[in-house]
Amino acid sequence: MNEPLIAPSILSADFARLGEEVDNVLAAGADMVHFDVMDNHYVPNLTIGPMVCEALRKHGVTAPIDVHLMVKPVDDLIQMFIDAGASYITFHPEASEHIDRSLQMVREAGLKTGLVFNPATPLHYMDYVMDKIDMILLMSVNPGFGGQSFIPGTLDKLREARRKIDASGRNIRLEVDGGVKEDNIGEIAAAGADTFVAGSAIFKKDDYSRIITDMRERIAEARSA
Ligand SMILES: O=C(CO)[C@@H](O)[C@H](O)COP(=O)(O)O
Ligand SMILES: [Fe+2]
Repeated sequence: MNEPLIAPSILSADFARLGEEVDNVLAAGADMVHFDVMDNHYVPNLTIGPMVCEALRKHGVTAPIDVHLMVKPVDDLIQMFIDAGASYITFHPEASEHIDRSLQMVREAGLKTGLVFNPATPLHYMDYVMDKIDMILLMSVNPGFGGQSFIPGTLDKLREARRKIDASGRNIRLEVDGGVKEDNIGEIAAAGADTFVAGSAIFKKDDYSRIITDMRERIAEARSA
């Protein structure tokens, strides 16, 4: 099993102080920055684009930036985020006309790839591209907004995705995104996730270090049970 990674979603950060917020959450022990890109077309919300990613790099952020594209189509923005300093680029397979080509664009630029599955999107989209995927991201809410409740059926889907990854024999991360809190992160880890996105659960707290440490302890307890 891969070491667990905690990826705070900056969607819930204070955008007026974004650089400082990212510095603080990384100093508090976060492993990478989850960067939600919404286009008001694929999802009913509008957020941030490649200029903000580039600005974070210029600000001095060296941690991995995990760009979650909730946009359609995807290829133009993939290229822009490659140029802007992203580390991971994940996209929703139904938003790409040519999934294999979109994955190759990311890989050929030396970045890590990922496919994102909405709660009702079947996992078979991954079947013929396992060799081109570094991460599978399961949405545990419908995409578009932070602060929603975790959809419990995601736990079974995580177990199914974990079986597929293990059966492939490849080192593919399994990330979960939406409604991840300190009181459910243990069962999410037990279901097979190794990469945990949390937005409101971290940024709505005053003490980022305490919540991240608490999450890590609960993941460790679930893994040793
Ligand atoms: O991609 C998304 C929402 O579409 C997420 O990354 C959210 O930003 C997670 O926020 P919380 O549910 O943890 O508050
Ligand atoms: Fe996200």
